[in-house]
Amino acid sequence: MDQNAQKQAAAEAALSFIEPDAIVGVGTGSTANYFIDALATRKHQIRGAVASSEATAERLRSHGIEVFDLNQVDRLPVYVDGADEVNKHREMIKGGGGALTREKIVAAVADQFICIVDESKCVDVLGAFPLPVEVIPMARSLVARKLAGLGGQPRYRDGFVTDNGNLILDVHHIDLGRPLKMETDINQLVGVVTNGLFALRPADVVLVGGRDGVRRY
Ligand SMILES: O=C(CO)[C@H](O)[C@H](O)COP(=O)(O)O
Repeated sequence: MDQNAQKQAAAEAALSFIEPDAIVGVGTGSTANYFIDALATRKHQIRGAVASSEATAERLRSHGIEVFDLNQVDRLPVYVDGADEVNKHREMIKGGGGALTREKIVAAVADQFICIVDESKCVDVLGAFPLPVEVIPMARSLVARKLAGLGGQPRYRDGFVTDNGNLILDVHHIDLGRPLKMETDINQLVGVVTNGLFALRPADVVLVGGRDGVRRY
């Protein structure tokens, strides 16, 4: 199986977590897109979805799946999303697509976070992938200096604006040996909306598409 087939296999495996009549939390990115396409085959068995980005909302609607505002929803049994990196503790780096804040919000509501990835996303230590940090525009330079103070090399994602109207700094070479502490430390910087570390709220299940099929941990 090539990488796309691995993503698709992991995405399709996530269907087994979807309860009848549920509202489903849906992530963002190419793996999440495979999940949306798979979910569309079950659209008459679910009530609808909550989207973690405008792009995801649009794709869901194009399949005829109703998209709910998160504030209308009191229970979200499952959130399904990809990741840029995931370790054996099911901690992740997310936000390669820039949707990290809404992803973190939807994940916080969900009872279960199902992470769907291809084999290339599985790492021993997080941090080879630059860590995305969503920043209020006027705080860009301030936050960049503070991130350098934490040992990282922030790079402005030029020309990219998040769905929330903010900017992204991609932080290279930052030590993520203690992901929980770094997630907390970065989130405490004034001007940061959130960062792409998911250690405070790791995935509950990781489905990995590999050459020999899908494994779960
Ligand atoms: O966090 C994300 C978007 O903000 C994605 O889940 C992450 O970037 C993985 O994307 P893909 O499935 O395309 O590899």
